[in-house]
Formats: sequence, structure tokens, C-alpha cells
Amino acid sequence: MSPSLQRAHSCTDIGFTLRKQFHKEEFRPHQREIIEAALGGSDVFVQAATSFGKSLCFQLPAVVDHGITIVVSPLLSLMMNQVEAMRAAGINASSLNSNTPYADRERIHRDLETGHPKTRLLYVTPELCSGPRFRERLKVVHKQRELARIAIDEAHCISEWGHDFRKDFGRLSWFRDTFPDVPIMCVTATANPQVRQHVLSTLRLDGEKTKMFVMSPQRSNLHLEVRYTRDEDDGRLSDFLCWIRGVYDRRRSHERQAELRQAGERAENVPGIIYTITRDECESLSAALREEGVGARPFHAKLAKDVKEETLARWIGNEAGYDIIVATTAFGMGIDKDNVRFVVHWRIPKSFEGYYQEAGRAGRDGNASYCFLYYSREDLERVTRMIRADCKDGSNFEARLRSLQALALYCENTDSCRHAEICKYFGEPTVPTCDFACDWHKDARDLELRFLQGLASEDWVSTQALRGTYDGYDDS
Ligand SMILES: Nc1ncnc2c1ncn2[C@@H]1O[C@H](COP(=O)(O)OP(=O)(O)OP(=O)(O)O)[C@@H](O)[C@H]1O
Repeated sequence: MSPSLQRAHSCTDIGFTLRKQFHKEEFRPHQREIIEAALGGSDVFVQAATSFGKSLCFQLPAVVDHGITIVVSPLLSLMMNQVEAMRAAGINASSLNSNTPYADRERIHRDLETGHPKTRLLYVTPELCSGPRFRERLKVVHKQRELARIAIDEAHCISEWGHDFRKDFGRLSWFRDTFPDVPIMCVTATANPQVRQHVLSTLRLDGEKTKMFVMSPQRSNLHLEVRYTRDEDDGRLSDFLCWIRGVYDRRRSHERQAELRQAGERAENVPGIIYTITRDECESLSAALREEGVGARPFHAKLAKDVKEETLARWIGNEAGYDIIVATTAFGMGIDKDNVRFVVHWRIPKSFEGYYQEAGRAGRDGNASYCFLYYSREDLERVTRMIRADCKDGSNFEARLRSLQALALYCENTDSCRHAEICKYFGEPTVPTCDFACDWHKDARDLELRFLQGLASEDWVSTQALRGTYDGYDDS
């Protein structure tokens, strides 16, 4: 038990809190153990598949425990969504970041200054945690024994071995140095053993005492497939149109009509996300799909805020014309739409972890969903160049390149299960069962044929690369 804070009594009925405040019937597997470990005052590391329900693991203790929980989160959209959901459940939650209006910021600072904040969950960016004003306020709160816990969401960002390293995450060791008695919870969906180790050591968490919950990354309801293509014979658009029209036609069939009518759904009401790697492609692809009568809308960082909000709201509301979001990687994290039926990667994404995070937006309701990635060796060259340009100062280049190469190997692999390869990448020792939920299990022979026939030869691509064919590809 922490000497500085009175922890929740062991007989607190967390099941009751789950039902009353979070309106959920029961815990998912492992949530109860994780929450109990946190309430007991331990440092906790949680690694679990996308859509597992990791946020609840720090939100529920924050409601039960005395004091305030600080949640460090890398993404504003992620913060906003969680704060809105907490407030809707009647929980006093706020966020403090570069977008917080002046009046709100002052209100939150005044709340902290009292030493007895009314706020139960405060979401902050790692940058903010480095600021002297915020740090001084937290010291006041800690002195009053009201600093309950530090939760670090997307904790893999701490490690420079991770694909998404952020310098300011590396400075979070300040929490343990300054408040050695305040427990820390780390949460991530995507870390390999090396990243986990690095996160613990950077935060100065004791590897022996920290309660580790490392669950399988497998999402057995995701059907994983790689589709091969090449510049010379780029059939992505017609291939995708053929697939999506097939899906719509099946939904229009006589047998399905009554079912759709009862659910109040249109045939095209098959929400999906297509990830592209540049804003230009995001615009041109969504326009091309609209020309073909498919309800697709672009979503990227350069769009006006109100356009983005409208697009998101209409997509979430399953409105006609907003069935598919064509997005850059800026989209997705923190978006918790449960009926996303497919995620398509138009080109190879920049990292293995990014690929799996993005694919993980599909099927959050547990129903079967489709994830496919169009892979070409030319794109691999392009993306390698983009990473090199991103890391001009040399930072993190090797780790990011390793992650991309691992993803390329995954794409070119034709002799094992996709789910097994993903588990292996994340260091999961058990081999998952796959019920025909990947292209290899569905038809290994066909996969091999598609691989042999679909790609440009390595020699040809490297000759083109030397000629500079793939240079100048960027997402600025
Ligand atoms: N015990 C539960 N019962 C029902 N729903 C739950 C439970 N726990 C969490 N959820 C719901 O599951 C969804 C996913 O939770 P959450 O956003 O925390 O996922 P996550 O593990 O952080 O995933 P990701 O890494 O993909 O963001 C949310 O809608 C959440 O409300």
C-alpha cells in the first residue's frame, strides 16, 4: 500500500462500479485482475490486443480511488474521445493540451492548485508534463496525498526501439523520480519484448515488482490477407471495386433483404477505412471511388476542422455517402466505431505496429471483419525513402526500418498463418488458432500463385531505384 495515498478498500465492489458508472455488464477476461493490481497500489504494465478495453483498466481505478489520475496520451483525438465518453458517464474528466481554450486551462490549473482536485481523470500530452507550471501544481497535489496514479497510454512511444518514439515520452521518468510512491500504469497494444524492457527501464519501473499483463495480440475475428500488385499492372482500384460491389450485391440478395430491413440498414452500409500514405492519394482515391458511386470521403490533417468533424460524425452515424473513410495514418487511433467491417491498406504502411494498430480499427464488435493490404515492392522502396526523409537527423531510423522490413517479410511470406506471424513478431509464445481467418489458411496454393505472379522482380525494382524512380515521394 502506498504511504502517500489512501487506497480503495479491498472489499470495494468494482463490479458494481463497472455497472453503475461504466454501464457494462461484466469484465472482459483479465480486466478484473489488472484493475485489482492497480487498486492494490502496484505498478502495472498492460499489453493487450486492439479493442481489448485497456482504457477501462485505468479509468475504473480512477473512479474508485481517492485523488486524481493523470493520463499521458500522445494523441489529441484520442484524449478528446475519452474525455467525452467519461463526461457522458458523469465522471469528472478534463484534458490539458495545446488546444485547450484559455479559460479551461485556467480552471484546471486552479483545480490542481487547491491540492484537492475535483477532477478524477486529467488527460495530458507528454510535452505538457515537461512544463514547470504543471509540475509545480502536481507537487501541490501530491503533498496533499491526492495524486492517485499516472497512466501512460500508448506506452510504446517511450521506447526509441518502438515505431512511434516521441522524445517527450522519454522525459516521463520525472514522475518516478519526483513521486516514488505514486504507482504507474503503462498501456499499449503493440510492443515487442525489447520495447517492453526499454519502457520499464526508461520509466525506472522495477521489472521484478511491476505486475506484467502481456496478452496475446491476436484478433481472431480479423480476416487477414495480402494482395500483390506492381506499378506496371496496377489493378488496385478495379480489384477493390470488384470486391466492395460483391459485398453490396450479397447484401442486396433476396435472402438478406428482410434482415437488412429489420436492422434499418442500406446495402452499402458497410463501414470501412482505406489507409493511404499521402494526402494527395487520400483525396484522389476518395474522388475516384465517388465517381464509381461508392460513398467515400477523404480524411487528413490538412482538412478544415469542421469538415473533419462532419465527416467523422456522418461516418459514425452510418450516413449514405459516408460509408468509407479514405485516410492518412492521422486517422483512427482513439476512434471506437464498433461496426467497421473492413480496413484496407492501399500501400504498405510505415511500420508493422502501425499496420496492426490500423487493422485493429476493424471488428471491434467482435464480428468477422476483413483486413487486406495491397503490397508492391515499388511501394516498399517508396516508403523506405519516406522513412529516411522523416529521420533526416538519424533519429530512430534503424528501428523504424527494421519494423518496415519485418512488415515486408510478413507480406512476402506465403508459407505460414498471418496471425501466427503477427504473434511471433510481438513475442507471443503461443501459436494462435486461426479458423480460416487468413489467406494462407484459406488457400495456401492460391496465395503462392498470387505471390509468384503479382509482384515486380526484385532486380527490376532495384534497377529502377538506382535510377531514382521512387524518389521524391513524400506526404508533406
Ligand atoms: N467490460 C467491458 N464490457 C463491454 N465493453 C467494454 C468493456 N471494456 C471495454 N469495453 C468497450 O470496448 C471498447 C474498446 O475499448 P478501448 O477503447 O479501451 O480499447 P483499447 O484496448 O484501448 O483498444 P485500442 O488499442 O484499439 O485503442 C470500448 O467501446 C469500451 O467501452
